[in-house]
Amino acid sequence: MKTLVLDAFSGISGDMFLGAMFDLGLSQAEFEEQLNKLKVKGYQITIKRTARSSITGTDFDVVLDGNLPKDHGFDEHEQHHHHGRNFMMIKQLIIQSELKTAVKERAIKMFEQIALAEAKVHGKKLEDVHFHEVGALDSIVDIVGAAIAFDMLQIDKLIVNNLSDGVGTIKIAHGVVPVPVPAVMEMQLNTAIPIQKRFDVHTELITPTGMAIVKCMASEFNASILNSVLEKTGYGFGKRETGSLNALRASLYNSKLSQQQVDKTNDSVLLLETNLDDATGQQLSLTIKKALDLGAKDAWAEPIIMKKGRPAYKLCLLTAPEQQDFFVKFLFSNTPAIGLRIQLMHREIMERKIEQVQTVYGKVGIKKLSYHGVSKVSIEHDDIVKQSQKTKESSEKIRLAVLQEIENKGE
Ligand SMILES: O=C([S-])c1cc(C(=O)S)c[n+]([C@@H]2O[C@H](COP(=O)(O)O)[C@@H](O)[C@H]2O)c1
Ligand code: NI
Repeated sequence: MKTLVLDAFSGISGDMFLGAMFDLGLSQAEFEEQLNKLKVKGYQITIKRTARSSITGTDFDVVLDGNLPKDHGFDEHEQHHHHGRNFMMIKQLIIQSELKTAVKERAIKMFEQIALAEAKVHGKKLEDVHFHEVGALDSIVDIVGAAIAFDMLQIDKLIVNNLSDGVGTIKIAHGVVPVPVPAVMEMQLNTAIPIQKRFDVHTELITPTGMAIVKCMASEFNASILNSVLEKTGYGFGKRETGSLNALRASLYNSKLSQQQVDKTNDSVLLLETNLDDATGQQLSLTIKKALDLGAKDAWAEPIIMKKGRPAYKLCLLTAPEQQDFFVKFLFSNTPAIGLRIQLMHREIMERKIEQVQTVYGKVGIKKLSYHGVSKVSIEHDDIVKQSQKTKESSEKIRLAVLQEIENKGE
């Protein structure tokens, strides 16, 4: 399971988010290939690695053809802007594109949040909120781009820490508005999104686009992450002069990696169990696969006889203790369960080191296992199947070749 942690000590905007995603290693060519599926023209994106306060990070910008000004995202005076696109038009544009369904859904959700907030602030109906042609292009790239980046980096969960905004007022196209700007305040309403104030910063740090990214994608705030390996970290720079480092830090954690290399012989795990007499076999097998993909340490089903003599299944997940909230919600939303049991358990485990063995049939992964003087090797069966399909050799022949290689190395 991949978790993205945003340290928003200097707020968040669409540009900062995308800058941070490119700093994490997102490919510009693949990103543009996805973005082009929208079939929107009139802009170019610039991605520049640069340093601020001696920290290297990425500046992301949308440069509009003809260099038109783009300080204004939305326009409630649509009569002045005959090219303005309203929310429904942008939604249609996204729906008609060949983007992935998950990308479309996320992008539409973010646009909807901004449009709803703008409608409320300006006392308009949703369909009357027009995104100015110029600002709309910028917003489309930032918002659809954020959804594309989320998908390309295969992020399963977003945690936002230290979400901060400045204080005072700023001048925007409407005139002078207070910070947080009205659309951001509106999006915060009836949520538990914690925004802390930076009294040292007298300008806007959270833009409506930044807030929409947080509101639509984040599932936890001010949370620590354990039992995961920090794979990458990056910085996306903001445009405003704040008097201190104006950057969004993004850190990408992988919980699957932490399961591969194990350098301890015991740990604590949670056993989550629920008895199900109304789940189909298809539902159970999909839930087990999904749970494992999302980073559960193990997942299985046991046949049981429930009350009233009903044949049923006990669905069991083994997870890290800090994954409790995530997997409780996962079980409630993916099965008919209305209750479940949780036990904290002690576990004895073999230390494991992952290695690759080169055979004449290709590379095969092995796990070198040890536990207080006991040691053994386990061969990755999936790798054997892969090489067997590639080379058309029997899996047994490949397995023997791996064992031979291990013996030749004297391990
Ligand atoms: O143009 C409009 S209607 C507008 C409204 C608001 C409100 O909060 S209401 C704020 N802004 C400002 O525009 C820029 C661009 O924001 P993005 O989210 O598109 O990056 C930003 O300074 C907003 O505070 C515009
Ligand atoms: Ni507005």
